Amino acid sequence: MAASAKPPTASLSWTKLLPSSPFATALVSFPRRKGPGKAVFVVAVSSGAKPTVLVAEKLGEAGISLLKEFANVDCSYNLTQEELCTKISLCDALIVRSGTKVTRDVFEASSGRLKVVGRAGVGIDNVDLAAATEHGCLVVNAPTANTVAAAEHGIALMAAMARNIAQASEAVKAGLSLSLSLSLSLMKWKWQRSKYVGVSLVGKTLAVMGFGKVGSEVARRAKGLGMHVIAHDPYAPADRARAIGVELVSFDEALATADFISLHMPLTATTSKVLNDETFAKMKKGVRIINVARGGVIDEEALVKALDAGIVAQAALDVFTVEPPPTDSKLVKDERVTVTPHLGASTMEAQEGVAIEIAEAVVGALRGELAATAVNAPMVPAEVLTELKPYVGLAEKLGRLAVQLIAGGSGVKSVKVTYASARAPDDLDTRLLRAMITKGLIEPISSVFVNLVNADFTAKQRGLRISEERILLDGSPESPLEFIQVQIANVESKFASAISESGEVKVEGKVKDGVPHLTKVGSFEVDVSLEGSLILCRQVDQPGMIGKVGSLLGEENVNVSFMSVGRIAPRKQAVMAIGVDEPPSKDALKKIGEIPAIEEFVYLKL
Ligand SMILES: NC(=O)C1=CN([C@@H]2O[C@H](COP(=O)(O)OP(=O)(O)OC[C@H]3O[C@@H](n4cnc5c(N)ncnc54)[C@H](O)[C@@H]3O)[C@@H](O)[C@H]2O)C=CC1
Ligand SMILES: O=C(O)C(=O)COP(=O)(O)O
Repeated sequence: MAASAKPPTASLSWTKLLPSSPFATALVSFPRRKGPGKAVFVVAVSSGAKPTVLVAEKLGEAGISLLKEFANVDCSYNLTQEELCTKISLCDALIVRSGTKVTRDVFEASSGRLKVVGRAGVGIDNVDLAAATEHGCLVVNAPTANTVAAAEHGIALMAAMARNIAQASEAVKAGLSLSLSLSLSLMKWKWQRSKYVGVSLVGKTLAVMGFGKVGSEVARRAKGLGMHVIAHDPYAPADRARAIGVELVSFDEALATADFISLHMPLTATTSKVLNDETFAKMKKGVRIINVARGGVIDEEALVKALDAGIVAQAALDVFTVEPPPTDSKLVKDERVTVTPHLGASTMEAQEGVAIEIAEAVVGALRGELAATAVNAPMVPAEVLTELKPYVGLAEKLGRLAVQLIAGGSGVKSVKVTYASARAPDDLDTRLLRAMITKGLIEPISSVFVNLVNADFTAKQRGLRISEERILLDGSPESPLEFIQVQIANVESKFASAISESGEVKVEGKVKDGVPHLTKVGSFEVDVSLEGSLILCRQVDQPGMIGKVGSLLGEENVNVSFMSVGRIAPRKQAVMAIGVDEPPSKDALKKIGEIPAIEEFVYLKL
């Protein structure tokens, strides 16, 4: 974190992958900061202006301090939805726990400024991920720091429920206060030793539903208590379960055999109300339920019925469909139900860990790194990213060039990208390149910001089909790519020479000495570095053309950075590609067009 507050020693922009914001004036890339799992990305940061992070729920001090090194931190708790929507338009990042609903309205109200939502915990069911993705907003979570706390809470609830700890404690305390208020010793009425006889855990079967991080820690601890542990998780590898002596079973088998059922799956469309009238009916009579996952995985009305029917003997719940639950909640009132107010992650240690984990992820994202805990964007490891960096620039520029070559009204629908590489296909991650080509294709013709988070969504929304193809080259796979080709089918071009023999607008480029170059336009070979802007001219190949165009641009004070001519055959047609540092005036472009041998030309912004 040391360098975070200082203006970064940045190399100049090679791209931007997160949306711009009002404070963004320069684009910079940063060197890799941390070990595996952290990737160097790029984000817009101005020299001087600090981003603003809204912390909407209580976060550990260590996390706040980390955030303050890099950003202005606004800790505003208990905001109403309206207040959150009002504040968010002034914030670049938002940090929440489970108590804040980050709805579509929040993303809309941010008007594109919000770049990252940090969930200081695991469950992201309170964040509208689809809306975040559509708005190009990265969502990160802190998936590991509270695992043990949640598992310990699950075990604590199970033991407390089995031995009626909460109920007995409440009764003894009630006896005490009644005695005090009546000045009588009523303690013996509340010293109900026989009422609170519990059940033992040893030898009982515990079904862990959801054998992920928390579930497997619960299983490990339950085995230590002498329980027989089974688990149900359609996606968990059997060998991981076997390694801790847990048998993976079907959902129905878990229900039918368990004495205790502990829920540890995320709340999703498939897990919503997974315990319901029908599934309670399949359980062993007298089963005990523990829920430290999400309230929504249980149909709470069905649980009340199952308690009344004697199917469920007891339940211990940390989470509820609505939090806090309504005051008339039958479930909460039921003596057989032990409740805690969503305390699973609430240990000093876990909160400290979660706060640091999320602060690092949010700062990292704001600085341009993509955190390992990104929930709605592909994770590209740092090594891959470093290697792909020049190709990322090439990809975006080829997309920009291709779309600018299209004649107005053509409508881009189908784009084919070809990657030529000596690398085996599974050794070349093209998600980043595809996202950047999409960015290049869309940004010049719309007001939408495209980044790694929303590229695929934006393409789909615009009906843009991007297909990818690999050409496997012979030779040493030293560099990841030999060339990238972008072809747009079924369009007309404002520069006819950009149409290939097969009828598509085609541009091709490669990276030379770390710099992206355009190497082909239509069927013409060229070689021009993709910096500044570009003029493409088709002319009759004859002596003096380079000089004519060059001196014309010189007279207009336009600096030529690169020039290259590709021709079909001597004295036939040729395409001249001219890189220019400054945009030429309309007049200069008109004069180029008036040179008699020039048949067509186009000016393209990179
Ligand atoms: N009460 C609290 O304060 C806390 C609650 N949690 C909640 O605990 C849950 C689990 O967290 P982690 O273990 O960290 O997540 P995880 O992602 O490591 O594990 C979830 C597991 O559920 C499995 N799963 C998904 N669908 C399933 C289904 N239909 N049936 C059975 N298993 C299914 C997944 O394959 C995965 O193995 C989350 O909902 C999280 O929000 C986590 C921490 C604290
Ligand atoms: O991490 C989770 O999924 C939790 O449920 C913890 O929630 P909290 O951060 O304590 O509101």
